[in-house]
Amino acid sequence: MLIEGQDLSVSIGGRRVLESETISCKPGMMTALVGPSGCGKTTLLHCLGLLLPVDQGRILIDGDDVTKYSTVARRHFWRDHAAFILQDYGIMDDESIAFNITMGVSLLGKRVTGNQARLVEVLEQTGLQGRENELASHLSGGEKQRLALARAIYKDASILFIDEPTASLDAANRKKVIELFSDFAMRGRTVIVATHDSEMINACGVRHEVGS
Ligand SMILES: Nc1ncnc2c1ncn2[C@@H]1O[C@H](COP(=O)(O)OP(=O)(O)OP(=O)(O)O)[C@@H](O)[C@H]1O
Repeated sequence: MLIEGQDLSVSIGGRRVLESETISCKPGMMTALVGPSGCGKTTLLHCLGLLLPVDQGRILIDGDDVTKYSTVARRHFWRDHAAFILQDYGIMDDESIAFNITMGVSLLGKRVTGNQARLVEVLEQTGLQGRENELASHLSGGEKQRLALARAIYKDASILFIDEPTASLDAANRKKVIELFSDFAMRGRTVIVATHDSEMINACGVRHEVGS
């Protein structure tokens, strides 16, 4: 899916935190949102993911204006098309790895065919095979990152929104998650990633300076 932001402005608590931001994120590509701390990367990511309303400007998905989507329409977008890997990964520590991978789909009511076979495939892709019955609290930071990606792949999301995916990962895990995101994009998905990490930025086809 092509996702575009045109002249987006956002104020929080009476302060302008995003000003006339225009961006185009194409399917099959990873787009990096870059810039100094506080420039508005997370804010822009949240606006494009319809998590945060904009004060001015338009958001288009495949050419359709979704800026004024109703709550129901936004929920359908999240359920059917989007996956989010935000800073806390949204993982339920007291549940199993398998539950964490499949829960978004179950809770949001999206049907996925061949569930068990699909789960096995996703576990293998993300290096979590054989661990599906372990509690998520047993996982390291890098493994949780892969678990969050496993959930997005399992869901078969068209657009992946990612915030600071490689912060606090060691070199090996960083390389692994960057490969997984690249692979996800190469299968025609739209990947948008807010990041400071130069390795992550280099792996992205498009680099968008926020606030410049
Ligand atoms: N809920 C909020 N309440 C008040 N100010 C906020 C809120 N969310 C964001 N801001 C402000 O908006 C500005 C942009 O924040 P944002 O998190 O988008 O920046 P960022 O570029 O992602 O930063 P970093 O690289 O440090 O994560 C910052 O000045 C921040 O303080």
